[in-house]
Amino acid sequence: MGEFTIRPLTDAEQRPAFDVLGRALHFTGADEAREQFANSVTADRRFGAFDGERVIGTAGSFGTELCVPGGKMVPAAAVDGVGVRADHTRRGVATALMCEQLRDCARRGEMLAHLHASEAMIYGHFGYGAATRGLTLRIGQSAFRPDAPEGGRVRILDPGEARAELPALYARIGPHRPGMMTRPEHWWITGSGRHSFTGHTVAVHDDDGFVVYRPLEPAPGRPPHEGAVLAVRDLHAADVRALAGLWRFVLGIDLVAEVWTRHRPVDEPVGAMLVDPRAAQVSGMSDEIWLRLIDVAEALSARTYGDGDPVVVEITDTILPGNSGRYRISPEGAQRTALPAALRLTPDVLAMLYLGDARPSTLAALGRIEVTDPAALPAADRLLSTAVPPWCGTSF
Ligand SMILES: CC(=O)SCCNC(=O)CCNC(=O)[C@H](O)C(C)(C)COP(=O)(O)OP(=O)(O)OC[C@H]1O[C@@H](n2cnc3c(N)ncnc32)[C@H](O)[C@@H]1OP(=O)(O)O
Repeated sequence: MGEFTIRPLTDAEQRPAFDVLGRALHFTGADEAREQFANSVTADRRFGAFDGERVIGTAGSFGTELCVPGGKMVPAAAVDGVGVRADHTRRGVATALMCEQLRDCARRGEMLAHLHASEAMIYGHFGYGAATRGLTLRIGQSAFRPDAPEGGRVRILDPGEARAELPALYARIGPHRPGMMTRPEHWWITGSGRHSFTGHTVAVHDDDGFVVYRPLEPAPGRPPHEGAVLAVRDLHAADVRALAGLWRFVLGIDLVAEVWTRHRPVDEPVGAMLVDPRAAQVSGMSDEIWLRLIDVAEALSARTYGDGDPVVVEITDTILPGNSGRYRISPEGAQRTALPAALRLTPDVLAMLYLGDARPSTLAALGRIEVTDPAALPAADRLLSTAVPPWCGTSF
């Protein structure tokens, strides 16, 4: 590890830290756009790495609650804005920042941390695992099937109305999948939500769903109304009727050739509502949120489990060593145990299993889990599986 120190940023150090972050993310922009970028970083608990007095790296987080299997909301840290100056990378700066941040979250009593990763090679080093996935869809022209739900009334809000109505609407829709999170007030004011209201159109369905979208830049030389492509950035619905109503609205807007969207749940049903299901092309599937269990004992006992014989798993956590140990998981819950382990895993693998995205037998076959009792694998598959695939659906 090089010569640097890690500590919380003072107010005066926020600006140089944002500059480090902006450069690390190759942000280009005029001063005004740079200011907007700085304000869009939601983190309110920001650490800096310092070479002397100079900021060379930064990482932040904000407090939220995450839905775990069974529906309980648990305290979690949403990690945001990690960046290291290019002349200081691969010297352990991010490692020191992320480890200090994890210890800080543990002191705050947070059970989980989660983030959106710029690259998939980074966060496994700190015990994060890809825990939800999302589809990228391109949806072209097709009528809706006659048996698809009709949906209700959709109305477009102006930015002021959107700011006033959406936070309560999102809260009312509520978390209905493992991985969904609460959006704190400042997410809507200064975070990704703010961008949603400027340059985007916001439409609500009755009082049970909303969509945020904007047109993409037209191809060079083409007028915007010819073959317009809309990008759906945020879409939440309380039930399938509201979901159908919102898709009917967006896909029915005049002059729109295609609708693009990323990070939809892996069981997004829009294609099944169309006369031509292939009009909804899955053009990609990627990791959505990366999860880290900060308090393994609390997190394992917060979620529910399926049927299956009890299984003892052993965790080895070098960054938060208090998590290391054996845990007995059964349909009734999970507790620490002195019984021998059937499966041994690292925190990143535990994170991939925790919300129900990956199956223990799949990861064991790939060599990611050490198996001392093969009979435990089918039981672990049943215990850890969830009725619906996990999904977060919030960018930060
Ligand atoms: C939640 C978010 O904010 S996502 C945004 C993340 N930020 C970015 O992508 C901005 C551009 N990148 C950066 O600023 C930096 O390269 C960071 C933050 C990704 C990594 O910072 P570094 O200080 O170089 O990381 P550090 O030296 O601690 O590396 C830790 C380990 O991760 C590996 N690693 C780090 N970044 C990468 C990467 N991009 N690709 C592959 N491996 C990586 C290192 O090789 C090292 O592995 P080792 O322990 O086996 O030696």
